Amino acid sequence: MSGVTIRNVWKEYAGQTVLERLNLHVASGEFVTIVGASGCGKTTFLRMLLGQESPTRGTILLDGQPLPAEPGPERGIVFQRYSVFPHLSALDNVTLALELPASPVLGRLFAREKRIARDKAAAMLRAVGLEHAFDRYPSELSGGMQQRLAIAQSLVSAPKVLLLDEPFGALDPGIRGDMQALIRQIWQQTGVTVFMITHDLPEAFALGSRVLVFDKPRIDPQAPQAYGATITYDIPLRGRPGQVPDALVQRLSSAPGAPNEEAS
Ligand SMILES: Nc1ncnc2c1ncn2[C@@H]1O[C@H](COP(=O)(O)OP(=O)(O)OP(=O)(O)O)[C@@H](O)[C@H]1O
Repeated sequence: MSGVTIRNVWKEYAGQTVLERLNLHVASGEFVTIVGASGCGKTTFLRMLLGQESPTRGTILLDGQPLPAEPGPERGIVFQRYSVFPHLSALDNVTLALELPASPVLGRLFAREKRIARDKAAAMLRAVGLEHAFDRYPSELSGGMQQRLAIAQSLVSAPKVLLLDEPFGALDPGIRGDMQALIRQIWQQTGVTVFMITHDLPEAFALGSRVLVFDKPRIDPQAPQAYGATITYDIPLRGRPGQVPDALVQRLSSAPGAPNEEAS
């Protein structure tokens, strides 16, 4: 079955259940946004999809096959900050994303392959609007440009799955709007399956084709670490930007570390 399948996945760290009983199928090409209170395990979920963490129990399948245990070119990730290498130019950052999987030991390719990789990287930088910044270092780029670079780096290997951990959380509202438009355009053009964490509920409902809410259905005040979060709402939006349900705003704003309910 094409897409990502999650079967009875649990994640525990030394005495703490972070996630429990996750069951989900995400078809190839969906845009899943993920919201939930701070600390409820959203990043842990993404790290399991990336292969940086493995489930304590349960199975994750990609296109019907067990997910490779290590991160690989079929999955790209963008974090809120610091996804790119500060000592490399924009072009070298994106080229390296092609070189590493192709030559994991040397981390570099020989002349012809290198030229092809640089051409691909340049095309990717143009696609994200960084055609004038090939030779600039990340410290010479604005926050929005750095995130464009991180997106180019994560997409250049044409991943099946793009994982976004609050990629626009540190950006000003105007820039954030531009980046939302960019990611939507990339999703529509490439058909990549997207999982995106956001603390901004309107952003989740504007961008997602499906919104997942992570929450703890069980809480034991005597043993707060005993139970984990799970998917408590799974809301399909069928391509139409959705209104944020009032009940969801109320539920999440009463949880500690509640996501932002203001429009961005
Ligand atoms: N490597 C780890 N070892 C032990 N505990 C961890 C580890 N990684 C995460 N945790 C714990 O798992 C819980 C969930 O963390 P996670 O970062 O996934 O939450 P989150 O929902 O992404 O939070 P936020 O919205 O604030 O980014 C936290 O209590 C955290 O301390």
